[in-house]
Amino acid sequence: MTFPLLDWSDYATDPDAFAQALGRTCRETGFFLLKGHGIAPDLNAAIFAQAAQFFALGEDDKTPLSIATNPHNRGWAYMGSESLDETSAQRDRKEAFNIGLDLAPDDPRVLAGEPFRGVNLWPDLPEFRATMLEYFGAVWGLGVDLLKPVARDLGLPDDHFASSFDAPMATLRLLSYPAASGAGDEIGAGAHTDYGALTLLMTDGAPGLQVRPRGGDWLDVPHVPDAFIVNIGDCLMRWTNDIYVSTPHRVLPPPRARQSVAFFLDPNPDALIAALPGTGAPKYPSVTGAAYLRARLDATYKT
Ligand SMILES: O=C(O)CCC(=O)C(=O)O
Ligand SMILES: [Fe+2]
Repeated sequence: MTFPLLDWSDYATDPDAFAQALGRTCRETGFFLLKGHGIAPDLNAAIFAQAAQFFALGEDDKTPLSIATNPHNRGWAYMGSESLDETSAQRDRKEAFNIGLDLAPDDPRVLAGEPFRGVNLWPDLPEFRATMLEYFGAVWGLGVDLLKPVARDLGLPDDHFASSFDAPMATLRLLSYPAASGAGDEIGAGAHTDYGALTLLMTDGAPGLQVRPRGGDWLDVPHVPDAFIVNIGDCLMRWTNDIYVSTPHRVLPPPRARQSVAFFLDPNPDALIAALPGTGAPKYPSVTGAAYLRARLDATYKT
C-alpha cells in the first residue's frame, strides 16, 4: 500500500483528475496525505502550542471540564478513560480534549436538548478559545470542500453532501500521548476505524501512527510536515454502501511524548445515512447521523 500525496490546489485546475485520484484511494485504502490545502502553518503551530498549554494544566483545572459528565461529547478525557479498540479491554494511554460546533447557551438547539448540541467547555487560557475556533472553522471548510470531489467520484452533483454538513457533529480533538513507559503491554490508541465521514489529522511528527490495509500488515504512516493525513470513516463507508473503505489504524506507544490534532467531520445529527444513488441494493438500514455516532461512542466509553 502507498499513501498517495494529493495536492488540493490541483482540484481547482483539474477537478475530474483530482476526483479520480481521491476516489481511487478512498476505494482502496481510505487513507491519503493532503498538501496545498491553504491552512496556514502558523495556525497549525498555534493549535499545537495551545494544546500543549492545556495538557500541562493540573488535574484541578481539567477535572471540571471532564467529558465523562458531558452528554455532548465535549471536554477532557483523562488518561485511561477510553478504549478505541472495541474488542479489547486495554485502555488507551492518551489524554484528549474535544471541541464541538460552537453554540451559544441560548441557541434553540441547545435549549431543546437536541443530541450533540451543547456548549463547549473552555479552559482558562487566554488565547485558547479563539485559536481553536479559527482552526475549527478552517478545517470544517476544507472537509466540506473535500466532499465535492467525493461526490463527483460517485457520479453525484458536487454539492450533494453540503446540506448534510452545514451544522455538523464535527469534533476538533486534541490528543496527547506520553512517551512509552517501557512496561511492555501498552497502547497509545487501540486499533479502530473512525466513526464519521472524514478525518483530517495533523501530528507533531513523533512516530506511532500505523494503518492496516485490508489483508495487509501494519504500516507506519509517513510524516509530511504541514500535510494533513486524511482518512474516511465508517459513516462514509456506509453511505457509499461499502464502495469506499474505512481502514483500521492505531497509535503505538511513542518513543517520545507525542501530540496530534484530529478533526472528525461527522454529518448533521438529522442527516440520513442511506445508500447513495447508484451504489446498488442497500446493505444496511438507513440511520440518522446522531443515532449512528451515539452507538459508536457508547462502545468507546464502555466500562
Ligand atoms: O493520534 C493520532 O495520530 C491518531 C488518533 C486517532 O486515530 C483517533 O483519535 O481516532
Ligand atoms: Fe482514528
